[in-house]
Amino acid sequence: MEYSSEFPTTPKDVSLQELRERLAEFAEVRGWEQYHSPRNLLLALVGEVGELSEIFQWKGEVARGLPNWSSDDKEHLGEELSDVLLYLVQLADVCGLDLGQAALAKIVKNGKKYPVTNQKEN
Ligand SMILES: Nc1ccn([C@H]2C[C@H](O)[C@@H](COP(=O)(O)OP(=O)(O)OP(=O)(O)O)O2)c(=O)n1
Repeated sequence: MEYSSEFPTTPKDVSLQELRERLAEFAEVRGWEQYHSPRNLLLALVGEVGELSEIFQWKGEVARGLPNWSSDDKEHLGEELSDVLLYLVQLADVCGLDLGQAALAKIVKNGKKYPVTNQKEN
């Protein structure tokens, strides 16, 4: 499948499948598959979670929607969140797991574990 390397000009839904395919192609054309073992991808993922945490470090509590953040700070946050997501998608892929199906199944399981009680205490 051919992909444009350009950022899409109009917002669109992005599927985990599309990310998985683009990442697999990205690694393949660079000969990086040999490095993308489950353990290496997990370590890369944890490293990116650390970089994501640094953005919030020492800021104190942050309001939802990040109303006081600059556009540069928000762009940086988007990049670090993306790094985490992209390594997570690759990790699931090399483990042979369908991450979307697993996540949906986990949401169903969570719903059974934490039934709605009409009390907003959780
Ligand atoms: N072997 C690799 C190396 C990188 N990437 C991709 C996944 C991440 O989205 C991004 C990570 O790139 P960097 O390691 O350069 O990390 P940063 O983008 O966070 O740069 P820096 O650490 O300089 O802030 O590139 C990848 O898929 N496989």
